[in-house]
Amino acid sequence: MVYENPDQVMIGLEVHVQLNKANTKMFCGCTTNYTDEEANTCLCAGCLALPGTTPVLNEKSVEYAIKIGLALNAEISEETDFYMKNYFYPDLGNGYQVTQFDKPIVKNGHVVIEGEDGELTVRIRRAHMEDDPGKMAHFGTIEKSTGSIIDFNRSGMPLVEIVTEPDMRTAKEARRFLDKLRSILEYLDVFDGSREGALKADANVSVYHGTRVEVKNISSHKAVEKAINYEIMRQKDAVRKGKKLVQETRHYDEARNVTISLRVKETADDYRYFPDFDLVPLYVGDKIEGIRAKMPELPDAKRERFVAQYGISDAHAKSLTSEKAFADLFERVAQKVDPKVAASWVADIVKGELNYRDMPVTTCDPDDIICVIDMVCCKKISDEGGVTVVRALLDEGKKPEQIIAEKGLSMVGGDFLEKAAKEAIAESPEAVADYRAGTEKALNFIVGKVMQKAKGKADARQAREMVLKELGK
Ligand SMILES: Nc1ncnc2c1ncn2[C@@H]1O[C@H](COP(=O)(O)OP(=O)(O)OP(=O)(O)O)[C@@H](O)[C@H]1O
Ligand SMILES: [Mg+2]
Ligand SMILES: [Mg+2]
Repeated sequence: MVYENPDQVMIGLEVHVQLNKANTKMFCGCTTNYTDEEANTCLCAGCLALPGTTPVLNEKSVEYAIKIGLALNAEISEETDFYMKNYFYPDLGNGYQVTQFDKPIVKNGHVVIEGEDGELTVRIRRAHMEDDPGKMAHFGTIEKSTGSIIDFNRSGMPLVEIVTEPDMRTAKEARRFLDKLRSILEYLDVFDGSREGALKADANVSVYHGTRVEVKNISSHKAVEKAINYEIMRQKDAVRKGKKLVQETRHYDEARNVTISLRVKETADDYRYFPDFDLVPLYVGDKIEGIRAKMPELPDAKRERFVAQYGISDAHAKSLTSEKAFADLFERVAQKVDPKVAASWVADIVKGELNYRDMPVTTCDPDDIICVIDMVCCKKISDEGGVTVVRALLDEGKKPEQIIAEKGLSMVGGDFLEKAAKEAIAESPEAVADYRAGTEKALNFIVGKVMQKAKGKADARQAREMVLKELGK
């Protein structure tokens, strides 16, 4: 099946990633862990761009940018430099953002995602380093606000902006790209995606090879998908009505699920880019190979290894490697129990139950999961009982043995089965006669009766064997 792209939709993303694991900000020693701190407490004269302050580049942020570039299968520029991007906005202390211009640290990469019609290669145009401005909050909605307040804790956070080519054709593909990118970044350990504002995307959308419109600063992957779908619909509608689309920047209002025009798009000239005279050109040629040698295993490679090493299905391997913590949990469990069984419990049950509760995988103790699987395998509890235990592990935080005792999940033993089989046979003379006359199906009726007596706490195969034995077969 080939995806035809009837409306010639093109989507390109600009993704801003906060390197919040770099510990300190991009040009000073202030902390990057400001999330739980009071507004305007994690800052220095440099974050406020007070006169006389000079930037000192954080080496770690450069290392992280290179790591990201290598993970995106990109070229790393041996020599790179910084530019001032000038614009006026109250959250920008010095009136310019430090960024990169024609020599970004990363260029020409690609990421493979699952597209509408099979694998889709999304080209990465570039990725560059820049610093984050402060954070503004508006009273009321952004276009009708009566006032705004600013928190400069975020000012100076090291960012990497990753810019794709417009290779995605549907909102779903854009979302999958973001999911994949987030997963790669988490594997790289350069950012903590759970923090607010850690990853923000601007979506550029055009239809019928018309003008691109940029929707800014969308915070969640789900919102990106919705904003793009809205924008495609709005543009198609405009074209159908003969309206002219202009190149502009729009804002996505999640509550109303609409995009609204913010400003007509500024061009590069408007920003008056010029070299940052406080920062010398940066040579990183001597760092690249060292960083390459220490690159961690990334999601695609891990997925392939899981299939080869553990003999699990590709679907399970994909699900398990989408988040590094899940992959780690699976590998811990697979050391102790049959890996195929481990894959199905961790990917199908544990992951589902965690997602349902919106709980992080770190809530799970691998030893508890091993214990549940062991007990299911040796028929101490049923499959269903196992699921009940997993749920209670998450909801009640107790140990498996305690849960099994409290909820009475232990499977019934041989004595009980023997008694139940005898009773079931005595209560079902017709079924017994039918069975003896050669109607195989009649046996199911008798086994069903045994299962009823055991209230679901018997193994169906054992129950069947017991009935056969009692019938003298
Ligand atoms: N015809 C198009 N339709 C959709 N997206 C497009 C089209 N042409 C370019 N794009 C996308 O627009 C984005 C351009 O981003 P880039 O950062 O290079 O420039 P910018 O948006 O002008 O600058 P800024 O960083 O100031 O927003 C890329 O993601 C690119 O894929
Ligand atoms: Mg950009
Ligand atoms: Mg842009």
